[in-house]
Amino acid sequence: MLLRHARSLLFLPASNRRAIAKARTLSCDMVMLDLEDAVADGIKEEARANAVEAAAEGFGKRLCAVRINVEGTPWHGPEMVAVKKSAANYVILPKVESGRQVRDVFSVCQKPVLAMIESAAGVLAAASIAAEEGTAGIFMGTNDLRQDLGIPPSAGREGLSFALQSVILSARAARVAVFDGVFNRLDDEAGFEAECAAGHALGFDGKTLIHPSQVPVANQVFGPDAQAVADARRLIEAATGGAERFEGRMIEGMHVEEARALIARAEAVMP
Ligand SMILES: CC(C)(COP(=O)(O)OP(=O)(O)OC[C@H]1O[C@@H](n2cnc3c(N)ncnc32)[C@H](O)[C@@H]1OP(=O)(O)O)[C@@H](O)C(=O)NCCC(=O)NCCSC(=O)C[C@H](O)C(=O)O
Ligand SMILES: [Mg+2]
Repeated sequence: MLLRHARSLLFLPASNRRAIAKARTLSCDMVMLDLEDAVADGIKEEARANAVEAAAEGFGKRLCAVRINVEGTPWHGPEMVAVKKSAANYVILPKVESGRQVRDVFSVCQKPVLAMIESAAGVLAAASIAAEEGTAGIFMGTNDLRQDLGIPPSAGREGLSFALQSVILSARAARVAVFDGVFNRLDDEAGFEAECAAGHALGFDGKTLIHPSQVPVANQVFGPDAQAVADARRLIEAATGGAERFEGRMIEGMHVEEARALIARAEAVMP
């Protein structure tokens, strides 16, 4: 699967073997083995070994990524070496604030980097981070970003909207994939669905997740539904080139391109 087709990207602590086993039964598009904030300091080495073992065993057709700790921590160097040797498809670098950080990790890991933007400085540097040769995609780290911006935990996402849009703009200008942040309230299904829909409408390719129950909703919201695919097929069939009327609206060549991209996405995510 191409990265930009991924709808549901599930984080789990690499220290949690039950969650690793569970991920192999889920319809998520990417499994992300976390070595950073979800893993306590005392078990980082054990989690690293688990992540390497889990990546080697694989996750079927799901993509696999490992999130490492930031530079300046004792785990950063050994984790880069482990990820380089591992079967993971991507390395996730948290708290990125410069293109140089991506360059350093890419040169050691030799894996495409998914850069997390989690601070005001990261948002302001997003264009150069996204344009780095090693950057394959951008993730929003909305928990850390909210804290860095001084937005209270109880507030909605209004205060984040400029940052979200500006990071999407940076990612699109660099032609890399971009994914929305996690939703923490595990029992708020309606809130989660609304946040997925809002993220989709902003232009995110998919959503990062923290629990199995979030996977089907993300797949539904970010995956084209059967109606959209049928519309796209009819549009392609009807188009003859140039501006014309199609089912009461104007279409041109770009609408045909868009319809083809939607069908490609639908085919990529078909079970
Ligand atoms: C949030 C959790 C700690 C909740 O755990 P718990 O209440 O124990 O979950 P359940 O009992 O509901 O679990 C039911 C079964 O599902 C499995 N499970 C749970 N979570 C996952 C998962 N993420 N992936 C795969 N499987 C999962 C359990 O093992 C149970 O299975 P079984 O026993 O076989 O029935 C927990 O969900 C969790 O740890 N989530 C992930 C946390 C994480 O990875 N955090 C880091 C990423 S968040 C982030 O990046 C923030 C960002 O940096 C920012 O700044 O915004
Ligand atoms: Mg974070």
